Amino acid sequence: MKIEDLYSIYLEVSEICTDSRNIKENCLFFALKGGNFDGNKYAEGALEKGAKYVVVDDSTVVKSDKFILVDDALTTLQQLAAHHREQFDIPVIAITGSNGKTTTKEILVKICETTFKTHATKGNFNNHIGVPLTLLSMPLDTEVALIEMGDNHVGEVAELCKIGKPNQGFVTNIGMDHIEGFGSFELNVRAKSEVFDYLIKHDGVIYINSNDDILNNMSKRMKSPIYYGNEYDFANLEFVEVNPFIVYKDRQGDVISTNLFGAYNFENILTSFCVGKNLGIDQDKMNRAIAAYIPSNNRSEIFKTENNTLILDAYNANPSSMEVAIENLTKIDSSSPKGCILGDMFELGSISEEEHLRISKLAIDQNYDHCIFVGDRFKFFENDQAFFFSNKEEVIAYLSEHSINSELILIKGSRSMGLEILKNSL
Ligand SMILES: CC(=O)N[C@H]1[C@@H](OP(=O)(O)OP(=O)(O)OC[C@H]2O[C@@H](n3ccc(=O)[nH]c3=O)[C@H](O)[C@@H]2O)O[C@H](CO)[C@@H](O)[C@@H]1O[C@H](C)C(=O)N[C@@H](C)C(=O)N[C@H](CCC(=O)N[C@@H](CCC[C@@H](N)C(=O)O)C(=O)O)C(=O)O
Ligand SMILES: Nc1ncnc2c1ncn2[C@@H]1O[C@H](COP(=O)(O)OP(=O)(O)OP(=O)(O)O)[C@@H](O)[C@H]1O
Ligand SMILES: C[C@@H](N)C(=O)N[C@H](C)C(=O)O
Repeated sequence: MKIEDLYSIYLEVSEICTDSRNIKENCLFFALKGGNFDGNKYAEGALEKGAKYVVVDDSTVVKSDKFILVDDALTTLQQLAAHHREQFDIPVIAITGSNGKTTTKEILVKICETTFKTHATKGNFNNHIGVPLTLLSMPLDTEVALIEMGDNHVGEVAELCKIGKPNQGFVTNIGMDHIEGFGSFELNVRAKSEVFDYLIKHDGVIYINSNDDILNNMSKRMKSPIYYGNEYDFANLEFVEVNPFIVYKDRQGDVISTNLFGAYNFENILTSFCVGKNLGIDQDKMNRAIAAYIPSNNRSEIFKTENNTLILDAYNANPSSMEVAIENLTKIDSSSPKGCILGDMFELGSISEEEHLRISKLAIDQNYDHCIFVGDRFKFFENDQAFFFSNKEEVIAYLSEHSINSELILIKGSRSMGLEILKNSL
């Protein structure tokens, strides 16, 4: 079937579904293959549960004209998403980078919603499946689209750009994330620049954080990027303090207190403000939106328990985000003693050992009252200057016998470590 014909069907259905256990009446089901199951096996069940059509790539499951047989269901999902995207003549903003994509996107959603009908990536749906699903859930009356693009190997952002066809975009920063997949930091830099390659080729708008040397350097090959940060600051915001939440001042002299914890989040505010301003959004509306934004989902969250104040930053971790999180904890002017519980950082490949050693030394050097490491990667460098545990269960057992009280505690580790559970023991 031609994509144009499939698109006519798409316009008739309620939405796209990929899970037969969660079928919406009148939806279009795509049979995807995963690590455990082959979605083709569930296509018939999807129809029985109310799907209008099913897109499959296994001819043996086809039973009626409700089955649309294609060569590859995932590729078809991506092509359909690209076709839907082509129907819009609106700002479609690509958001990529090592750290802070989701946070910047969430702030930007709040800013854009003050003025435009805004559609954005839900949660972290930022990969070869998530980007198409994001696009295909974009209503036809959308005025601004914010599309998060994540990557862990070279070429991925280029592929996502082919699907999302952004006409604006930025890289939040480039750090030491996912080095296992990229191969090296330099290849991560190359991977992130793919969004710039796309935007340069298509005369798109590029936002550059001039505080970031790598991005600044990359911008030399761009015709007229919009700079923010130190130089030629289009955002024109002044950092006032972070204690523990960020306070900034705008060009009118208004001082804005936010709920954003961590100095690194000022970069995310700057980026969002710059984009919002270029979209023509009123400055006061942007300030109000930023002030009202409260981070959640284990990202820079402040969580008070009966006994302690937690900096719950347990969504993910890599050496770059660990470093700024530790730096931030140290800088906070707090009357309570401080502690940190740091979990293993995943997907670091050849730099894994040296970076776990470096981060462990960095944390120990801060002389916090408690320094606890979780996971075998950190435990490999065990010494008597801190506590080292193989897993979170061991930490929970330890905390049940040695309670920590009245401390300000940073909790951070990779997603698979699931360290947020420790909040129940603190
Ligand atoms: C294919 C799929 O949807 N997978 C989801 C599934 O995982 P699994 O591999 O186990 O699939 P299954 O084998 O279970 O099932 C295959 C399909 O069959 C369907 N099915 C199964 C049983 C049944 O009874 N009926 C059925 O219809 C089923 O629905 C499948 O369609 O389940 C997991 C748990 O819910 C999901 O996590 C998994 O989703 C995959 C991972 C996915 O890619 N989802 C996207 C929507 C997405 O964007 N997910 C993001 C994660 C993004 C991310 O990690 N980004 C990285 C950078 C990008 C790296 C990229 N190269 C990559 O590898 O992803 C980042 O650092 O930001 C999210 O969920 O947050
Ligand atoms: N500008 C930044 N610089 C460095 N680290 C940051 C920055 N912004 C956020 N972080 C760190 O990254 C963590 C994850 O934030 P966020 O989810 O916004 O990033 P992300 O790039 O979307 O990650 P993912 O793609 O894995 O979702 C935060 O909890 C914080 O520790
Ligand atoms: C969960 C995924 N988006 C991610 O950030 N992975 C890294 C490896 C992590 O969990 O730290």
